[in-house]
Amino acid sequence: MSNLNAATASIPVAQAEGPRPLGALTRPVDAEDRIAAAVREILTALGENPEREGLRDTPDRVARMYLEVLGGLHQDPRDHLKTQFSADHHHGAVIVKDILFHSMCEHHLLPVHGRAHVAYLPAGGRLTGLSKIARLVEGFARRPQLQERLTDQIAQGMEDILAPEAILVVVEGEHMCMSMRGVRSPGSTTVTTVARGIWASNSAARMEIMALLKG
Ligand SMILES: Nc1nc2c(ncn2[C@@H]2O[C@H](COP(=O)(O)OP(=O)(O)OP(=O)(O)O)[C@@H](O)[C@H]2O)c(=O)[nH]1
Ligand SMILES: [Zn+2]
Repeated sequence: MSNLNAATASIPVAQAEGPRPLGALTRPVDAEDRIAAAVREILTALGENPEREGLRDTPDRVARMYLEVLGGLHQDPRDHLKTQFSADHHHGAVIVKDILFHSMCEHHLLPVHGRAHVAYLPAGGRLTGLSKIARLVEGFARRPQLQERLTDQIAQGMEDILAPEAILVVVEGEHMCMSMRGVRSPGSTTVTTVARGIWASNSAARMEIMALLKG
């Protein structure tokens, strides 16, 4: 992953278009069977024989794989932030850096992987568990995603449940749809940022937090 030098140029990020559900979708009871049937059809359309030994279990395996890597669809990741503590003595920022994530590009259903960095300024000493922020990132990543929407949903989730005074989210992602197909540009990294609260309006304060993220 590259450093964050590109991040400061893109604040604030444009809102991604389209519906942006934050909560859980209902998973159909026959989801696994339906995905497996669709995978069998893809193999057949490619001219493969889905009954040959090496492919016989592939549709079921792929179905389980999709339900795992897209499992964030069926949870509300904000629930993790409901584990809260108060710390009246802490008036500074909390920064969780280098949260590794795996996501799926919604245009090609190919992996996106990278790191998220989340900073917030607690309001009234209201904190959440550090691991809960990583779980929030994971829950929103494991969906068919746009990187811009992922960045925005992480910030919105923090705002909805913790209502901090400020939030800064930086996401660095490498998109397999740019590496292994299409433009074939391996190693390029996309950086997206969202700033909320006083870190959106006060650029000096934002730069201070951004410097800590880079450090
Ligand atoms: N903004 C944004 N674009 C993305 C993301 N993931 C994939 N894309 C882009 O979505 C675009 C889809 O473009 P299309 O022209 O519809 O699809 P395509 O013919 O497969 O495009 P190429 O990738 O250029 O071959 C591509 O430019 C992708 O790089 C993302 O998270 N955010
Ligand atoms: Zn893609």
